[in-house]
Amino acid sequence: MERVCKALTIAGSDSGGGAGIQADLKTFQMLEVYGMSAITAVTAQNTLGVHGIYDLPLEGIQKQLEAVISDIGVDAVKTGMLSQPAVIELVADQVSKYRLDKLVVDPVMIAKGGASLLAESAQHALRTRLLPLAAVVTPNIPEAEVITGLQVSTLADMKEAALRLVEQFGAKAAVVKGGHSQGEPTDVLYDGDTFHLFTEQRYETRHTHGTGCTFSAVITAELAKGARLLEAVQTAKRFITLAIRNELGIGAGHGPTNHWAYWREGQTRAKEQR
Ligand SMILES: Nc1ncnc2c1ncn2[C@@H]1O[C@H](COP(=O)(O)OP(=O)(O)OP(=O)(O)O)[C@@H](O)[C@H]1O
Ligand SMILES: Cc1ncc(COP(=O)(O)O)c(N)n1
Repeated sequence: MERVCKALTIAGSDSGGGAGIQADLKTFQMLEVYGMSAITAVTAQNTLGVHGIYDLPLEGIQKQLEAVISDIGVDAVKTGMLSQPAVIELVADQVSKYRLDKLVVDPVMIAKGGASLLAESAQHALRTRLLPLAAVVTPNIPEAEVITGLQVSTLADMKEAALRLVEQFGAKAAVVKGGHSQGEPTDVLYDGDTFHLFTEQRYETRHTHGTGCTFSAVITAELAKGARLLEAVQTAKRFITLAIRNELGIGAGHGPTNHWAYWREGQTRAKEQR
C-alpha cells in the first residue's frame, strides 16, 4: 500500500469555495495529500463578499482537533481564519500538546472585500502564542505590517519584516507575500539564515480570492510529503501563479483561483514525454 501523507487545516469555511477550508482541501487533494479540517467559523460568503460569520463553540473546535489527531494523525498542519483570541489559545495548546512541528501559520486578518476575519483583540495571542510555534508564517503585506508594526512598501521593507517575524516573534521562517505590492509580485522567504526571492509576472485579474490560503496550503501539503521549506515555497509559487493565470471566471466579484491548473500542467507534461 502506498504511504499516505496527511495534512490538517484549521480555518474558516468559505461557502463560495474559493478560500478557507475549501481552498485548502482542494489544494491538498491536487497535490495528492489526504486533507482533514477543523472548522473554526462558518462564513456565508461568495465572490462579492462575506455576508455572515458564525463562530463555532470552542468545544466543537477542540473535539474536531482531538478526533483527527488521535486517530488519523497529521504530518503537517496549517492555520487560516482563527477569528477569536480563545481559538488561538486552543490551537496553540493543541499544537504544543501533540508536538505538531510542521505548523504553517497563515495569519488571515481581513478578507478581500474588507470583512474582518480576526478580532483585533486576537492579535496579541497571534504574536505571542502562535508565531513561536510556527515552522513558517505567511503574511501578506498588510498582515506583516500589523504584526511587526513596520510600514512595508519596498522589497527592503519586506525583507526587514520577514527578518523580524523570525528574530523578534520566534517563527522559524517567514514568507512575506507580495500580492499587495505594485508591479511584479515578489514573495520574500527568510529561513532564519538566508533570504530567497520568488518573482513571477503579475496577472491583471479580479479572480484572486483565496490566493493566500491556496499558497499556504501548498506549503503545508509539500511539508507533509517531506519537502524542504525552500522547495515547498517554490512549488507554492508555481501552483498559485498557474491558479491565477488560468482563471475560471466564476462569480460577479473577486472569483476563486483555479485549483486544478497546476495538476493539469503536470498531466500535459507527462503526456508530452510519453
Ligand atoms: N495578480 C497576481 N498575479 C500573480 N501573482 C499574484 C497576484 N496576486 C497575488 N499573487 C501571488 O499570490 C500569492 C498570494 O499573495 P497575496 O499577497 O495575494 O496573499 P493574500 O493577500 O494573503 O491572499 P488572500 O487574502 O486573497 O487569500 C503570492 O505568491 C503572490 O505573489
Ligand atoms: C473563511 C475565509 N478564510 C480566508 C479568507 C481570506 O481570503 P481573501 O483575502 O481572498 O478573501 C476568506 N475570505 N475566508
